[in-house]
Amino acid sequence: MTQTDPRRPAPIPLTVLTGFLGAGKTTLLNRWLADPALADTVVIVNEFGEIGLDHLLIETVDDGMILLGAGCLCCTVRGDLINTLEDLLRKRDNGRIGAFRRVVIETTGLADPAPILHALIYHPYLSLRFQLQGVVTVIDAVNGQGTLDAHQEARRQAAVADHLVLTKADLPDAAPDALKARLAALNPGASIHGPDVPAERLLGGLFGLDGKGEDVRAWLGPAKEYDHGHAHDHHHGHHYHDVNRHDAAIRAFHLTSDVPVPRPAFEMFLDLVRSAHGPKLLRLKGLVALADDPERPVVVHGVQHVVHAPTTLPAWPDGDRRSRLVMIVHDLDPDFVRRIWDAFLGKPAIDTPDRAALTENPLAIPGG
Ligand SMILES: Nc1nc2c(ncn2[C@@H]2O[C@H](COP(=O)(O)OP(=O)(O)OP(=O)(O)O)[C@@H](O)[C@H]2O)c(=O)[nH]1
Repeated sequence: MTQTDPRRPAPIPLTVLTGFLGAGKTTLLNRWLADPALADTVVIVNEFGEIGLDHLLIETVDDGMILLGAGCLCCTVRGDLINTLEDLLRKRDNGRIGAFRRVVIETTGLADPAPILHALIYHPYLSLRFQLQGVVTVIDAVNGQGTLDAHQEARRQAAVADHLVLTKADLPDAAPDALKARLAALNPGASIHGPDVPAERLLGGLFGLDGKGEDVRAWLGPAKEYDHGHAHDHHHGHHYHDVNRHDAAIRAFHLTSDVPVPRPAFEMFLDLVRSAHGPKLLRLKGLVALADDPERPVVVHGVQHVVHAPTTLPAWPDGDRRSRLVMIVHDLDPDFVRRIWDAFLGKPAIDTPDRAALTENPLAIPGG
């Protein structure tokens, strides 16, 4: 791709970290950031949702981190991400930031990776300055099969990977063996690892199409032009529009509370949405003040029907002490979830069942 030219700086290694919502990308990234092999790395995190929480949950928040605004990578690749990468190079070249050695882009879980990879391969300037080393795709051994069935973005993320990292095999519902067989068929060229794989085994190399399926060649071939995130295939006049855009049924919203939340109410709320609406609850992330320990917020993660064991932070990460829950749902009305939240918090609203009615007969919940 790039000829060595003594007047031109060596290309900067870049890794794309992808994987469906909640698969474990940030967890892997946090582990990488503690590894000396990752020193001087700029991490670009793309969040989907009205308000982000990832920047509060990634441990090394400093100048090395750039957070794109809400909106997703595949839709903003011509805007945000390209600008961000160009801006990064400008700042580096004029010495406003240190000479970082590597860039890692964590895509949103909903991103089709093709547009960003396409830009990194074909953009006239970025392809000179960055060297796409590889795509690391994280797949969750509990939800992986269902997610591959239901979401084309997830299949594409797996198909373009150089490395597949299988997480959550430690959980009781995990089915890693069948998943591995499916992944090997979907992408015979990728190596499959566990979550504790050392960073240096995943980084390095050079992105290529060898061993990947024919459709990956078609997605990433040069005859595509991405315009506002939507690819148009000039050979066939076929518009990617529909497949490349997020399903309109996917919505992100947030719930907040200014007052600490009683622990039992919070637990019942989580249990109710999880058990009644699991597959529709693509992602839940929360930073919550519980009434019995409001100085130490809990971080809670939900991924479909799995609610992970919450962790307690020693203190609030910043001055904002509101409890915040970010949710990404599929085919579920945010107002319906908001009404349940309000009911559990004891905020009465017209036409809303009270908490007792909800918990005593959860099957009677309307809507959803
Ligand atoms: N038991 C278990 N939990 C895991 C593992 N990997 C990740 N998790 C948990 O899964 C939840 C989601 O992990 P994240 O790393 O935030 O997932 P993500 O892919 O960054 O999520 P999004 O950015 O929302 O798409 C967290 O509660 C993690 O602690 C694993 O290997 N085992």
